[in-house]
Amino acid sequence: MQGVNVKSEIGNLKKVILHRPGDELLNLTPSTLEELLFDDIPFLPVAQEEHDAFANILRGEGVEVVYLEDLMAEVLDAKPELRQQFLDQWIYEAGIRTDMYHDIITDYINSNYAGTKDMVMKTMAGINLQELPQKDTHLLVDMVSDRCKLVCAPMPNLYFTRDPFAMIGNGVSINRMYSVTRNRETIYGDYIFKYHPDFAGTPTYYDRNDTFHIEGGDILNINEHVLAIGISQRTEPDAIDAIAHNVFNDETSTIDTILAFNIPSSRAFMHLDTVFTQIDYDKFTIHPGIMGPLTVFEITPDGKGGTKIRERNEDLEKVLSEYVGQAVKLIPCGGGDRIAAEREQWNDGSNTLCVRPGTVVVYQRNNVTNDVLYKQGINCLEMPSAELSRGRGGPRCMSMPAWREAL
Ligand SMILES: NC(=[NH2+])NCCC[C@H](N)C(=O)O
Repeated sequence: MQGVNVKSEIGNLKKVILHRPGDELLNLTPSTLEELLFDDIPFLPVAQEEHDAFANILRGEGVEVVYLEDLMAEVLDAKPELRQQFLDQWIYEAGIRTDMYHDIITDYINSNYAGTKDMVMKTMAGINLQELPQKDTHLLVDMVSDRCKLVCAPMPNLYFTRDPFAMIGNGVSINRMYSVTRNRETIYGDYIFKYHPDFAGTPTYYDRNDTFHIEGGDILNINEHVLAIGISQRTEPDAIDAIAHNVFNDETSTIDTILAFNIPSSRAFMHLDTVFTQIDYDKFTIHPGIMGPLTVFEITPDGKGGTKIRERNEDLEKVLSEYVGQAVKLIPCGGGDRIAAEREQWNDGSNTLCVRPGTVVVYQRNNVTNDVLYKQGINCLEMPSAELSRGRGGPRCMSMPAWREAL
């Protein structure tokens, strides 16, 4: 499979990119949780077991699972000249501006993490000041600084591979993230889409150096003609304008309509995929808080290289039915029970990963929502989720499909 092919949310899933959580989770501390976008500290060995169970469920369904860290290591193994360039960029983007620290960190990594994959994993995990050789520098900052501070911050959200880049049909958007903590995550995708033999040459619709924020959790492929993007806490309208322009002007793209859903800008609604996720030809799971009229902007090409925009104010059900091409059923998280809905929404009850129409991976802990899905005839593949859920993302957030078969 060369390149990417994702023209729906439900077509038979053939290939997916995951990241197995690693030592970056060990660098979460109570005082950094908020900044690192976690609500609690997962227990790493169990988080890894759960993640392996997720990968095995997908393999059992005939999906090829590839890991972000392996793709990145393959890039650097094939082109060793990129290793130092990557390290320099990573160190710079970690906020290191002095030559002295740049050199200390480079030496430390090169002598302790010579293997490419080890090095890649280390850049994800972060570096604590204590790990570095203690130099007698006579710099005041070294004498007074807190010995346990992180010199290079960890990237604990990397296991949410949905967000730093996102497939749009046969192309990709390399995103600029909303938060400081997530912005370095996109370096890996940038290298992979520039240099990995399986992905290089993929049309790119957004660049990590572009000005406005956009995250993959807001990008949903409805079908080969229609793309939905959330205007949210994480995604600015200007980024959607830019994507619309680039997608419409790419002759290889079949997308002729972009729907921008204006969703509340809050952490509970974080991304469009926390609000609704497609699970079958005619079924979506939804956040119960989104019922009622919603502002949706329909963006289409104006025929002169620009775009035209039509604003609509309608129920989600009506809008989705129209673009999906048949009556759709919205299944609220937690069924009708308010407390269950709130509890399970908190653990991403409506954030499922569709493997093929009507078959979805779900968190086992959302048993009320899962029962509702079973009653609707949906085949739920339940994965353990006690620890992974602490990062506030479900099976959709933890996966980036690279290939889906046509419906
Ligand atoms: N596509 C998603 N809903 N991703 C969830 C990401 C969760 C992550 N802790 C963040 O705040 O960024």
